[in-house]
Amino acid sequence: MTTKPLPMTEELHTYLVTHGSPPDEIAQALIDETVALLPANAQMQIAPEQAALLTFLTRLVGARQVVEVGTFTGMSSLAIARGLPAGGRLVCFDISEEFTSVARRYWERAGVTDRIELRIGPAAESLRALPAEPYLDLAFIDADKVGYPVYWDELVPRMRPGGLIVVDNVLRGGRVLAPQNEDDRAIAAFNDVVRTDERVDVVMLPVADGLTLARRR
Ligand SMILES: C[S@@+](CC[C@H](N)C(=O)[O-])C[C@H]1O[C@@H](n2cnc3c(N)ncnc32)[C@H](O)[C@@H]1O
Repeated sequence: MTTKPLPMTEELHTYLVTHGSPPDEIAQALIDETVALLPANAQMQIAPEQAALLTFLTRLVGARQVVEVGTFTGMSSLAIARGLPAGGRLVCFDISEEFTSVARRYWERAGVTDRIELRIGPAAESLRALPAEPYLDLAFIDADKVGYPVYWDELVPRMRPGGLIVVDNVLRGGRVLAPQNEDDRAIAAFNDVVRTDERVDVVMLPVADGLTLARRR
């Protein structure tokens, strides 16, 4: 039995991306433009295999109502929107007009603008303004790390039974074992809370910087 994930070399990463669903021309242009325009922040963008997984999960759960917390230049929202059926709706939350102006251009280019609504402002307030009933099929959390517990508390009651919350950066480059800063400590504490939350079934995957999948019971 293999008990450990393989060490991820650059070559093996390229292999797994190209043998999954690699970025198409539009997603690759978004990756390239993000690096060129925002070199200091480009590492915030989700990895290509995470984008493929988000499209896959969106289709798998038959998602029609989705929320994203943390949009940046639009890689994850593009992936989710592409998995939505006609009439599906993705509401995105971010605080940055600058970052999300890039996202808007790529949504337009991919023909998914009509499925997406972007709300600019602190996500905690925006989430509180959502309908209180359990109507969400999918949620993706990928914003400021200290905010994760609040986003979790606002989202879990709004997920329909069988709905899925996907959370990024839950391994913090391995530093959850020995937190070195406020964000590491926030995620380590958040992971402990999620693990004991009886409202969800949880699996943590070593994809990119770590992804938690939580299914509402
Ligand atoms: C890791 S990036 C998101 C990456 C994005 N999911 C992607 O695929 O490219 C985090 C984003 O969260 C946003 N953010 C930070 N604090 C926030 C807050 N309090 N409310 C909403 N968004 C916030 C940042 O502006 C940034 O765009």
